[in-house]
Amino acid sequence: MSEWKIDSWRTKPILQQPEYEDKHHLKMVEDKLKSYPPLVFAEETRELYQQLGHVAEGNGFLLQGGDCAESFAEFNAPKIRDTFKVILQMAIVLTFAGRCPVTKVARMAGQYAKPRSSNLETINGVSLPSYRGDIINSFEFTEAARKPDPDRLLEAYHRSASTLNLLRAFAQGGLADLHQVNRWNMGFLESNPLKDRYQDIADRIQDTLSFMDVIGLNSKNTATLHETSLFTSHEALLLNYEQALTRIDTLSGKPYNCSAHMLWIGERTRQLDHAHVEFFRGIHNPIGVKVGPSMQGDELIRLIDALNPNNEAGRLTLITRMGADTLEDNLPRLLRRVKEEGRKVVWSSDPMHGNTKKASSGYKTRNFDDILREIQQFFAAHKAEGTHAGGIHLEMTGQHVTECTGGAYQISDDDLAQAYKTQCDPRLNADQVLEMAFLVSDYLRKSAE
Ligand SMILES: O=C[C@H](O)[C@H](O)COP(=O)(O)O
Ligand SMILES: C=C(OP(=O)(O)O)C(=O)O
Ligand SMILES: [Mn+2]
Repeated sequence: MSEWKIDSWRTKPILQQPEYEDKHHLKMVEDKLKSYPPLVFAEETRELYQQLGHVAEGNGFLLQGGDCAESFAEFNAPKIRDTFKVILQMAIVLTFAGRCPVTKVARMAGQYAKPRSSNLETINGVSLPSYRGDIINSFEFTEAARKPDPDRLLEAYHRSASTLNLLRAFAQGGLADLHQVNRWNMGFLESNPLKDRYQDIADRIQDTLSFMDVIGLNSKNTATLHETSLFTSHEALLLNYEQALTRIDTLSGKPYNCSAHMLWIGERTRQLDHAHVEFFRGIHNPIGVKVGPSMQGDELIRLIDALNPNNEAGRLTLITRMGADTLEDNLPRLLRRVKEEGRKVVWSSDPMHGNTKKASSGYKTRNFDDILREIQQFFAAHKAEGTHAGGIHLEMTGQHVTECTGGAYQISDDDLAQAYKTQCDPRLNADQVLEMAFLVSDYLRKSAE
């Protein structure tokens, strides 16, 4: 294999990239980004690496989630807080009811670039370049808005920095204190049919904390009760942005991508001889790769070996997105092969991207039951093959959106118009996430039996 350099990806074929008109402007932006401070530190990514290493060995569960595409328009504190809270709530349910340590990774603070199935979007006979995420162009359906603008790379950097700043404050400044578990009940929970079940867990945690307090273990002397670790992640689609934020860590002397703790390669850009695999093989963060139903066993082993040549647990998460109808035909054969070849990976389920449909009302949607069915089959396949169902990867939000159908409130195709806010894929709303958490915690507990 040829020598890796920070820009060796530029010699390879690359898909899903914007075509900027003004290359000189783009170069100036890249140079500016190179001079900016990193967003995360290498040491933090090593902590995540270690946690994922435990997950790969069967001891723990990865919860990864957030928007399909973060948006500049919806960039505000309540939105960040509510997504943070919903991730925390889900983690509490999984930890407590599933009896399993949970590693939390948000699709936040940088999830701005989108691969698309079509280069063009057509509305009422007018065709324009597709929206590719706020780091590239704007959602508005006009020719000017859809033009890729290099300055958006800088804008995305600054918004990622502010988001991360608030997430760090929430995680360490007391909002995540377990004693607050009752206060994480957001308004919407009042009418949620699962409120009592969540309340029961919250009460049992409070009881445990009171007991611990009596014996001298409290948030003043036990940091894990007061703070939490929340890591960030995004699809590293725009390699010029990712290159500019990749730095040599002074402790280890190795390159780390400091735009997020964990980065993943999407289903559309994971070709072995292409630019994304080339770039990823040289960075030392924990990384993920999406694995869809067309993946073949030999191809997967070659991909694993390119990305994790030393077979280190925690380095590589395979995020399977098979679709509930085809999972049974495709996942077991891959689990078997990877196990036979002794490769150490975290297996995580993305039950969203293989279950996207067009609703009768015209919206792009996903049904709660399909999502759940994929998760259920994911657990069943792992049980049958003797491998560890290591995580889930969800598109979700803390807001009251109506983007996915079904769930306890039985959102129908006709209800989607009420609050359909996503700029790309449909997300589970806060109620649907909580419901999902209880159902998944049952599978998790059973998978350990
Ligand atoms: O988030 C993933 C992809 O960007 C998204 O599913 C693509 O959607 P499209 O098929 O509407 O382009
Ligand atoms: C683009 C995404 O998924 P995939 O690459 O699996 O289609 C995504 O996670 O938003
Ligand atoms: Mn998506």
